[in-house]
Amino acid sequence: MSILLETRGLAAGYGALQIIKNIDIRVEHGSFTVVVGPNGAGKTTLMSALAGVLPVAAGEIRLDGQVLNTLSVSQRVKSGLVLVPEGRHLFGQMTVQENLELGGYLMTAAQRRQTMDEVCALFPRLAERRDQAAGSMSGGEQQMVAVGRALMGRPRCILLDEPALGLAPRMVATLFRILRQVAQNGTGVLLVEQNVRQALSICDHAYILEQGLVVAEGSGPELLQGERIRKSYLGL
Ligand SMILES: Nc1ncnc2c1ncn2[C@@H]1O[C@H](COP(=O)(O)OP(=O)(O)OP(=O)(O)O)[C@@H](O)[C@H]1O
Repeated sequence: MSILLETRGLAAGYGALQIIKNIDIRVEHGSFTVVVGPNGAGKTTLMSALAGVLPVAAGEIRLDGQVLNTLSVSQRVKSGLVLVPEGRHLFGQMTVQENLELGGYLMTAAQRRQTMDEVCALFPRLAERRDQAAGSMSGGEQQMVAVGRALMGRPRCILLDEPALGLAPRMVATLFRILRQVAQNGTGVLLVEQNVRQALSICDHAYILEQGLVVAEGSGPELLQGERIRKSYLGL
């Protein structure tokens, strides 16, 4: 597989406070990659730097070889890198369909219809509830709208910041299965997550982030069997 998203020596933080340091991660084309780590490890900071919400203090971010460092959030979206931030940020009074359409506002009507059909095929529940106000959907369904809306822009790579927060385990499993399908369909997926067991069980590759540094990486099964994860994250 070839590299879709890559960071080299990435550092970022808030003013003089550097939170993530010297991060090297890669998301390959068609891969479902996960970053796990405890509260405060710097997961959201990493996602914010990748999406352009926070400036890069050092290092490089590349998407398909193109350096993104100086691009704004919207320029990165146009380049194909889109973030689903923590919290759902939906327009609650608008219908599911209207929320999804917002994600494809740059497309022609015909492209938007086709992409909507593809997104609805991934999320049958959204197809059934197209005309329902987004704010009246369950937490898990709203998260699916947020992911579906990001996919409406046909990104090359989708970044997700703890989308499973507050969802029941079955809903988390459904969401992760769909993300796996998204990756198989050709959109790179980078997920930051605290559901360590579930995330590592389904991903292709994972990184462990602690105190702003990548302290381990490997396939999901490798990390699940490793001492660090078993002791510190699974309590085994
Ligand atoms: N706007 C900010 N200004 C200053 N420090 C911040 C800011 N946002 C986050 N931090 C600090 O950066 C560190 C990493 O936070 P971050 O939100 O990236 O961690 P996280 O791994 O996403 O944690 P969680 O899993 O709890 O969401 C924390 O110590 C936090 O207090």
